[in-house]
Amino acid sequence: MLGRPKFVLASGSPRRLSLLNQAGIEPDALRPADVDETPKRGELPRACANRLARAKADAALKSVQLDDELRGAFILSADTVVAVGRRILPKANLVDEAAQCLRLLSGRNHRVYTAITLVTPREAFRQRLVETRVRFKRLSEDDIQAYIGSGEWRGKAGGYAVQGIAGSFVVKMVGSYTNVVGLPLYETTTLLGGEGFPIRFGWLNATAV
Ligand SMILES: Cc1cn([C@H]2C[C@H](O)[C@@H](COP(=O)(O)OP(=O)(O)OP(=O)(O)O)O2)c(=O)[nH]c1=O
Repeated sequence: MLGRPKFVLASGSPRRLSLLNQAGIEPDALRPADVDETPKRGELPRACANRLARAKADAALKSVQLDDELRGAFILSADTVVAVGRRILPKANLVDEAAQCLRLLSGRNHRVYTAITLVTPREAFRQRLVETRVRFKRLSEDDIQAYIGSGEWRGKAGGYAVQGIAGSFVVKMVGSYTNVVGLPLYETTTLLGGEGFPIRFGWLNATAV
């Protein structure tokens, strides 16, 4: 797109890319950051999400500064944390981790936090933290085992992906749905627009959705 500033998505998450595309933004480059995502001892969920989104943006900025084509780009990163009270659930990579998460989430309320960090062309850092409250139905051991078999939980914070089968576990959600999937679109487009990045939905060719 001629005339529009460059845009870098500091993420390797296909969900984040497709959410951005849904808002009419096509990144010029992807710069996934390899950061250690282990929470610090006693770290609270909001602080953890903020710290990790910032660390991903820092790493991406270093790589962009070395690239003549991308210098002065807007850079966006995000981190999603699922928590029950003060307890941060892991990003499930093992069956046991996912099963434990689901047992904990069964029949209860939890919170999903996504922190987004935007680096502007002048290298100012802007951060937003978005919270969504989610209540799951009670899950039987059979429900949990069937869900584990789907594999949809792999690599997802809290051991589930609301955009798939787990959508039917949700009794109630208060707040942004896209925040749970990994990128809150209202806050992201508002932040970008406020920093001068053109958000013009009219550019999109509407297709059946
Ligand atoms: C709760 C939930 C999380 N997720 C995903 C979003 C994120 O990809 C992932 C949380 O991990 P993150 O560490 O936030 O992101 P990531 O490592 O996948 O990608 P990157 O750091 O490169 O941006 O969980 C869903 O897709 N659906 C959900 O319902």
